[in-house]
Amino acid sequence: TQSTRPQRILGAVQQNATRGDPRSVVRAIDQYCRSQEWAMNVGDEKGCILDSVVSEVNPSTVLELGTYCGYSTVRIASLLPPHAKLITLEFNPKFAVIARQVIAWAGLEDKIQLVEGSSGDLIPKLKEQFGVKAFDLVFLDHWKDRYLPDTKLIEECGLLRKGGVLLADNVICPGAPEYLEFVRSSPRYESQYFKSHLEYTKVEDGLEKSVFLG
Ligand SMILES: O=C(CSCCNC(=O)c1cc(-c2ccc(F)cc2)cc(O)c1O)c1ccc(O)c(O)c1
Ligand SMILES: [Mg+2]
Repeated sequence: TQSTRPQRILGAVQQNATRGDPRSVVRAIDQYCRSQEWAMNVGDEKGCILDSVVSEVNPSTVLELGTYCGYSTVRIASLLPPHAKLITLEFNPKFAVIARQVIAWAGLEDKIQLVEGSSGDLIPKLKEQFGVKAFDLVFLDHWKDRYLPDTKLIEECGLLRKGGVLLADNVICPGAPEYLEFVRSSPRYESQYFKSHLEYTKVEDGLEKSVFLG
């Protein structure tokens, strides 16, 4: 029977990456998606910007919205200090089953908790269910029209610490105009745009980094 794109991405990881070596997992996915078929990973170009923000924040707790195949999940977790944790929320069970195997191949199961469900339902439960106090970094990479409502929800639930950072993918393509307008005009955020390109293409895209001022 016909395989799916996430299954083919997992195959590329299992064939080309070394078990327990997260960077080789990232490299294997990028090589596959650049040469065989495009997929909606943050990719290598925006991935370098992501790496620099993660390294600068040096977070103890990270929330990722939108796991897909786990590319950015693995990329972020590979840079975290020893006891740091990453919680990633994925709506689509078919993506989740692949991402769990990519995360396992990278050997990062201890750092990463993948939770299946919609971000709107799960965010209000993160404190009580997962003992989260507040996040140092939130990576937004799920439905683009959920960026703003979920940011407001994260604020309402007191899940973002003062000085915490929101990093949003795809603010140009596919775009998140209401979110951009909000974080750029709100006095409670200090925002900065990192111009880049849509993964594996020459189309403009970028990441928006917004520091929560409390
Ligand atoms: O993860 C999901 C499923 S939606 C995937 C989001 N990502 C995209 O749509 C996405 C799309 C494109 C892209 C596609 C076609 C183009 F022509 C150009 C660009 C690029 C990206 O980098 C992306 O991230 C989720 C949903 C609800 C939840 O509540 C939750 O927690 C998670
Ligand atoms: Mg994206």
